[in-house]
Amino acid sequence: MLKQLRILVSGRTWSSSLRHCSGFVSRMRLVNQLKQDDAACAAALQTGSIFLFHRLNPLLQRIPNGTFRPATLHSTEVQAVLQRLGAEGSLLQDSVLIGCSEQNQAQFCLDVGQLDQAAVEEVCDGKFIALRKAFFLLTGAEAPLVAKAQALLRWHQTNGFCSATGQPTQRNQSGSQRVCSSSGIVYYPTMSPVVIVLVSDGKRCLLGRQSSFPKGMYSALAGFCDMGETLEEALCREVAEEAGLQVHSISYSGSQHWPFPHSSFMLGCHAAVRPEHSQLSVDHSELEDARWFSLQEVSAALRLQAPPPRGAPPPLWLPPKHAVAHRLIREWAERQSD
Ligand SMILES: NC(=O)C1=CN([C@@H]2O[C@H](COP(=O)(O)OP(=O)(O)OC[C@H]3O[C@@H](n4cnc5c(N)ncnc54)[C@H](O)[C@@H]3O)[C@@H](O)[C@H]2O)C=CC1
Repeated sequence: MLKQLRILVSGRTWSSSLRHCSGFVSRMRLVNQLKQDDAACAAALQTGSIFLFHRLNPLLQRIPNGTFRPATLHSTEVQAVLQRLGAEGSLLQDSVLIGCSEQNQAQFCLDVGQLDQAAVEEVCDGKFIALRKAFFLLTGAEAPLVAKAQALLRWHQTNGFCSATGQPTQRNQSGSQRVCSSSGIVYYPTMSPVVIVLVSDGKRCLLGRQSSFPKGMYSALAGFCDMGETLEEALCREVAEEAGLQVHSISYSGSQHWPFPHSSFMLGCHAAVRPEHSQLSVDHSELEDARWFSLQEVSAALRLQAPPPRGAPPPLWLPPKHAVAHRLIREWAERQSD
């Protein structure tokens, strides 16, 4: 049975236009409509749920089983918090639309950075935690949703002025765009495309590390796409630059929004080199090290559960499960074992 949406738009209910759609389709259409229709979005905010942030740090709550979840407040609860802490009720209007729950409830995020952090934490029974930590405390779909929310809030905080005229930009109600008040130029939130590739020579896979990585950690090779490049061109260039290899047989695996340090759009691929052309020539200005790893070494690293103790890193430590790099490495190991 389809859940019926009951937000009044232009004198008709959503339920009439979406009655024949699946739950997924109706959710996608609702979000798309809310991006375009300020009045509908303002109405949805009154009944929506809100993820709070403080200077871009999400508010998390510990739940009885010891895990964490993002604090999700109803907009009336947020109003009550604002009132109790002496903030303007109009602050709620700064909320940015991030999606729609499976119960067809619009989801928003709001940065309350101008309020006292400890006071909000106390009233909401939660803690604002830096995204670099919070992202890995969360599981399932919550981690990417919180990352998306932070990325949108950051984009609004840093795009208040038009880069052509220097004049202020105004956001629409959902926060899906900003418009220059003088020139009418429309700005949309952006992500930087990054190609990430797991290269194999048939028996081994190529992993590299930067000096900033934790000791023992190696990852798939990654790099930002240059303007005008295709995914394949960027991938071949990055592997040539960083490892001195020429790859072939590129296949796409999957993608991911990666919030660190800013919004990257990670495009994950596999690629191959011929065993006779697998001699590495590492560019040490880009990578501290890059090496070929055997299936045995990779499988042992995939079996490690907890982060390594400080001072005693294992021979190989892989990126966390949330990272597309982890997925590429696991896929490669599974294919080798087939
Ligand atoms: N989710 C995952 O599994 C992984 C994600 N990553 C991410 O991929 C991205 C790229 O990785 P690396 O190349 O190793 O990063 P990096 O941070 O070493 O960047 C390399 C260089 O690219 C340039 N750069 C920075 N931002 C740029 C932009 N927006 N457009 C074009 N060039 C830019 C700078 O000169 C920088 O020094 C990083 O954001 C990193 O966090 C990297 C590995 C795994």
